[in-house]
Amino acid sequence: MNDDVEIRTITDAELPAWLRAVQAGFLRSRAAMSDEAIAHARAREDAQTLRGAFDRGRCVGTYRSYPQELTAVGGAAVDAHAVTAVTVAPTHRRRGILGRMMSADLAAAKERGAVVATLIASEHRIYGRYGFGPATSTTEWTVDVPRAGLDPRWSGPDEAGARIDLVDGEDVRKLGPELHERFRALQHGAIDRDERWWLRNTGQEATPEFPWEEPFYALYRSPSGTVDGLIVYRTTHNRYDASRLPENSASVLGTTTATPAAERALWHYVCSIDKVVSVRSGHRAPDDVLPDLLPDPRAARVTTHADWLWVRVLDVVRALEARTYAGTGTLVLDVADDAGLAGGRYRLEVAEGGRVECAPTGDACDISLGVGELGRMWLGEGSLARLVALGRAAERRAGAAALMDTLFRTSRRPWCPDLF
Ligand SMILES: CC(=O)SCCNC(=O)CCNC(=O)[C@H](O)C(C)(C)COP(=O)(O)OP(=O)(O)OC[C@H]1O[C@@H](n2cnc3c(N)ncnc32)[C@H](O)[C@@H]1OP(=O)(O)O
Repeated sequence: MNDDVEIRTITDAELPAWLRAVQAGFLRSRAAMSDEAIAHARAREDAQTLRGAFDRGRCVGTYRSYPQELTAVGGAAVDAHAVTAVTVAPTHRRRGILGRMMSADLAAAKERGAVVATLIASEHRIYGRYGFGPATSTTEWTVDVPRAGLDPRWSGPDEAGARIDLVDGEDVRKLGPELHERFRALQHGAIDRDERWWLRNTGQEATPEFPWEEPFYALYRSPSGTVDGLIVYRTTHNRYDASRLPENSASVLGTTTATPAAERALWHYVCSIDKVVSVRSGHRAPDDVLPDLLPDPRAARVTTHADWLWVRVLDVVRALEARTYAGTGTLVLDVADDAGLAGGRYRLEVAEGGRVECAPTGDACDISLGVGELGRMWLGEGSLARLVALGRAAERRAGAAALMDTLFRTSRRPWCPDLF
């Protein structure tokens, strides 16, 4: 039955069926894709990046992948392969269609020279089998503003001469990209944003089915006038009722900052808007400074904590040489990869001055682990000691697990602010 299903790049004429299949896969009505929404999508999608599974001409599976830049520990931009829009029709599930789409695509990504593949998983149990490991986490807080204890007389940034201004979407399209470039060079786990990202996230691609409500954009400028931060948020506006306390809330859609002063000031700003009694932080790094900026950190309650970006190492040598390490030492890693894309034994040597060399080796192994566990470790999020305790990695030389943790861990946690 599975053999009847053909997997291939879609044609331009198949785009409407492909888009409707994505909608259905994510439990949204197929009717949500009107002709207007399809015309919009046609202008922005490149059918060449879209794969479909077809059963007698019917689109029963979707898969999109494209080149992406991912910041490694230390700031280098790594050639990544982003995977998204993965669906199989409920009528065709558990027959191996995703497995076929995934293995063909990962092999092609490896062939074109991608270092890692990335995705954000809708469910935890899907992607481990393909060698992906959860490599960053996300946390969302809800701040009870009155309890937070911030000084209500706060009137702006603590850097003398810095300022915060409300701007519009056009300013954001002009100034945002450069700010994001500075931010992502500082944040391992961050990814690039193309022009389309800025258009979509400032309401330029809205359709009647996917309407846009203009948010607030607050821009932070340093004393010298450099744009160092941006916070985007929406507020609720409840009808005025003098007999009740205000109940308005703010929901942060995104924050991009290139300096700690901008980060502090923008959080302080959004938690100090009169009448706003609760602030949802949006998806943040688990070690975001937000709670500890508040006089009472318990006013920030964790409302979401989950895995976020998953990484699948395709080229162990380039992945390990692309990042920096917190120390010096030599490790021989035995990497298991059922798909045969990245498995083998590798010697990683980190020398004084940060010189890193990685190469295949026949030396005795120090640590054995699966390629998914390597993905979990690569951005600094994982703990080898924990993986050993879980039975997901093994230490073959005493002290090797502690050395790997010392080398791989980072002082700030990895974070990817974007959903793709
Ligand atoms: C990056 C992204 O786009 S995330 C979005 C993922 N898509 C969705 O969540 C949409 C709804 N779900 C779906 O469309 C489908 O269930 C998919 C795409 C997740 C899986 O497609 P299928 O063709 O059914 O997967 P396939 O048959 O190749 O399964 C391969 C293996 O994964 C397992 N598997 C697949 N999906 C799941 C799941 N959701 N939970 C647990 N196991 C799963 C299968 O049981 C199978 O295991 P086996 O090899 O041991 O038998």
